[in-house]
Amino acid sequence: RESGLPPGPPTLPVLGNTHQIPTKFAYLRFAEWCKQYGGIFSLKLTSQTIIVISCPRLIHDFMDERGGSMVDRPPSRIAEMTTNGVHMALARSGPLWKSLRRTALLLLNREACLQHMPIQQAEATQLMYDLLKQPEDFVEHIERATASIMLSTVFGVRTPRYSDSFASRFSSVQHKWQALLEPGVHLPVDIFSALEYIPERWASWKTISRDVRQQQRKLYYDLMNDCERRIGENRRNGCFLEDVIDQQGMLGLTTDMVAYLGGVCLEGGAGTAAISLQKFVLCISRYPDVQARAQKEIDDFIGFTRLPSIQDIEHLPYAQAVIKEVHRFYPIAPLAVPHFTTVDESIDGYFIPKGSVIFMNVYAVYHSEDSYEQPEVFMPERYLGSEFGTKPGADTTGFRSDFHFGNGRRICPGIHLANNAIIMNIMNLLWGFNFSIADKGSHDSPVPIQPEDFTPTKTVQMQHPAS
Ligand code: HEM
Repeated sequence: RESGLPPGPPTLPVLGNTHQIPTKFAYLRFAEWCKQYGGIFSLKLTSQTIIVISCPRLIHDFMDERGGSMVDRPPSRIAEMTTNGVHMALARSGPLWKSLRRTALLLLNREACLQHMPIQQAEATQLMYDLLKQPEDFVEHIERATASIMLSTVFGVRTPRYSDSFASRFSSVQHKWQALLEPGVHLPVDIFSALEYIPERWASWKTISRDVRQQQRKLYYDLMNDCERRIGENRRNGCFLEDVIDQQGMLGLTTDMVAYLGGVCLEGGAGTAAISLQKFVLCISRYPDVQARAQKEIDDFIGFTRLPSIQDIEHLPYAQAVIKEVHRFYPIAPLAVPHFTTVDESIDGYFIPKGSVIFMNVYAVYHSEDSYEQPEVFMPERYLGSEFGTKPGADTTGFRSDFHFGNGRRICPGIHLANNAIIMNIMNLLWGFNFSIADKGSHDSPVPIQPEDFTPTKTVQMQHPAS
């Protein structure tokens, strides 16, 4: 490790810390190192410098305030080859990313997202119906609902059944795509560029990349062409891509960029919202007192004669606190998405060289004992007396309640759409169902929740109060 870098675990020659970084649940190891080395530490992956930050003050100073030098993504040869570099979430900074980002922000703002509420409401209602009919398949029902919300708001196509063509094609290619991007699974071509020249028979990532590329492009183009056809036939339904296509020339987007912008929104929104809802179910199944209190609040305010609507959430402080606590307890992207420095920087007396990969450890921020009372307990009440849920006297400099959406100029542009989907469905589920642990545990001795033990189909059952 070069002098001047933030501290970190001792390195080995050549390897650096490579051998110490687990390929699964790396955020847990990073959280341990954060306790040992502080809110900012460094790692070496051979010659690559990695900086991990889990102090909100430093996250704010470094990632939000110096947005320009922190806006890039690390180079990814695999992403480049698979998507032609037009995948907005993985794209390097530059004119192409700027055009995509401008478009996403323009068309996914708070007001624009409210226009999509009727479809969100319809999907949330179908989710309740599906759960009532087949509660044992709740994982799939939630995945269908969020995939359908994203497919209809982005491309204007509903998927009323899980096996529907677009939903199942998306699910199939998305699993392969995520596996392809998993760190440590394939040869580190971004660190040792010579590895790229290894013949395909010894480099399976090349075959998988070609396969994903072909399926992904076909899917996103089919969805875009479908939308264009509807526009041509005067059968608009107000989806996001119609607006993108209308403004394509003005926004300077190529056809590839339009198709992939839709696809990236689908990728960004479908899985993340589904996991949030599944984790909500897991949490309230294991904390029945929380469930009862949230249900009472909803019953008192909404009653039994109508369904919840998005506006109700303002009057439901405890439900709001439950949603914040689900994000805190189980952040979906515990290390967010890495950024990449474009110039030499310094912070808190440390030197951060140009070309460093920067991770924000959302998990460590949200589970810090310095900031939270009993961080390993699911306790929505913490948000009732404190904006960020932090304990009395905690230093809240730089704190936010939405670290799970990333930061700086790369912060998730789908925040409003995602929040609407999560709020709407959580209100409905609390209004309509009771959730409980199915196979083990009791109210007196709740099953301890580990971040890695999420096996919902086996542990949760649900029941409609009226049944
Ligand atoms: C609970 C739901 C969601 C979570 C937790 C989430 C989280 C994130 C995170 C952590 C990032 C990286 C931010 C950074 O680099 O600092 C991100 C980026 C992104 N998200 Fe989301 N997201 C969610 C839903 C959505 C939805 C609904 C959409 C689309 C409508 C979306 C579209 C995107 C896009 C396009 C990017 C790339 C932004 C860029 O690189 O400039 N996300 N999201």
